[in-house]
Amino acid sequence: MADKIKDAKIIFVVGGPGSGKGTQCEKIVAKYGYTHLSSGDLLRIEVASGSDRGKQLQAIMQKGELVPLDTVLDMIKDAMIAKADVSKGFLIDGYPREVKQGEEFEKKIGKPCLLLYVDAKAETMVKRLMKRGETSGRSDDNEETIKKRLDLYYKATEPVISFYEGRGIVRKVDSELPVDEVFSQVSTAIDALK
Ligand SMILES: Nc1ncnc2c1ncn2[C@@H]1O[C@H](COP(=O)(O)OP(=O)(O)O)[C@@H](O)[C@H]1O
Ligand SMILES: Nc1ncnc2c1ncn2[C@H]1C[C@H](O)[C@@H](COP(=O)(O)OP(=O)(O)O)O1
Ligand SMILES: [Mg+2]
Repeated sequence: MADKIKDAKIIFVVGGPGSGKGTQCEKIVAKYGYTHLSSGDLLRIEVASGSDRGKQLQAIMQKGELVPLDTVLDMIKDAMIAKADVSKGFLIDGYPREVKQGEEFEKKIGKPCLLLYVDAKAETMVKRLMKRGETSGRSDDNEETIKKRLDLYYKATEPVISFYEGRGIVRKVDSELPVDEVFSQVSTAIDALK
């Protein structure tokens, strides 16, 4: 089963909370037809199911912490397998959030050909998340949790970017710009893939 996805095009989409990962992924789906898998969305589906596991996940996410690696990796892998026959490529949004997650992904699934680094200032991310929180219904879009998510991003996730820079696959886009201008930078990075 996993064989089928080994040769698939895999793009990691990494950036701070509220940087605009989901926004850009939607546009990539529309233009390139890739399959968008957001680890956060997969987790929120489990939470919404009301299962015991969902309740445990909800408690972790509400605190702005990372859920256990195996849980999120299994969810992504299952979702990839389900789409393996029809997918032109996978956008893995919100994963890896720490270097270990990247290493485990490569062991169990495959190697990314590109890491899209969606970059915005902390101040911008906070402002966007507070605004998103007015309508998102997300229990982690509040001031206290946002601060924890940002701290964790700088501590655990930024090292992921340096790790893949060493491999030469990081393309940074300036997400301070308007959505369409960010997307034009995103398109340049994707068009450069073979
Ligand atoms: N380039 C941008 N300029 C202005 N607002 C943006 C931009 N990108 C995203 N946003 C807004 O910021 C918020 C967070 O974006 P989202 O894509 O959900 O980020 P993430 O998935 O990285 O948390 C959303 O409300 C979105 O509409
Ligand atoms: N790869 C991952 N590993 C561990 N926890 C994760 C995870 N992806 C998401 N989560 C959990 C912790 C995050 O604070 C929460 C929301 O994630 P998200 O939807 O990707 O947020 P955002 O798009 O605002 O950056 O879900
Ligand atoms: Mg998102």
